[in-house]
Amino acid sequence: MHKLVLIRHGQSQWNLDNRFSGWADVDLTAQGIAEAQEAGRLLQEAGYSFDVAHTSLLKRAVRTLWHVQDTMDLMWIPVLTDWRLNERHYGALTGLNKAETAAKYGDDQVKVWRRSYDIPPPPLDRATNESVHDPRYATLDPKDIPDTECLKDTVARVMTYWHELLAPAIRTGQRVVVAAHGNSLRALVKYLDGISDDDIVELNIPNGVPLVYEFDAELKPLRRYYLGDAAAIEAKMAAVANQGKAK
Ligand SMILES: O=C(O)[C@@H](CO)OP(=O)(O)O
Repeated sequence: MHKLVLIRHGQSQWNLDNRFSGWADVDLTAQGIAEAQEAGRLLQEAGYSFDVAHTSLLKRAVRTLWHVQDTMDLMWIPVLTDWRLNERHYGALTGLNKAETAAKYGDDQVKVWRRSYDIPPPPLDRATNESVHDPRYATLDPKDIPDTECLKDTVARVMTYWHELLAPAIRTGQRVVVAAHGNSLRALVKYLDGISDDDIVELNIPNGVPLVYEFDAELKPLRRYYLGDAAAIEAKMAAVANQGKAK
């Protein structure tokens, strides 16, 4: 049986400040580092090991992976970084406080921007989109650098990564770990589990908790489950859902 482990990064500074992050390159908090280390500890305790790791170009995911690798004594395995695993681009909402945005536009509108499948947040002006000049995206065709993204856009790019790199590696028996983001992982989970456009709205991924997939030989998911305390994980998922409410 094939397995895949997905981990959303630990708490970032803008998760703590309740700000939309998207492609902004914010770092982990002390709690985020502790969550990443705990994810590594849980994986090791459950007997996991990895042959290869994949992460985004954003330091909150990269650093989460580093702590997982360090805790598991796996600093030596190959790591691939790719923009296609980045967080969904939050457009003109990037940097805004989520509760303040909900107070201004309403909880329902913010939920549409955060969780709908095909409605993107308002776009950044191209002229103010710093990613266009960021050296980490220099190899991209400028038309592939988004000014905003809905989940559907994120699914499209994550799927190319799944088909080109993740699925072939898993099929050949490699043990793969992916450290990424709330919405790039929602995109992957939507695809793997065949979740409908309506139902994906209610899916929230907790920070720093290993999510294990078990697949058959055709990479059809047989089971998915989080490692760790079920009540604590439920509470974390509810906290993510509530970040977009005016309070
Ligand atoms: O701000 C973001 O980029 C994401 C993940 O932290 O937030 P949300 O859960 O609101 O989609």
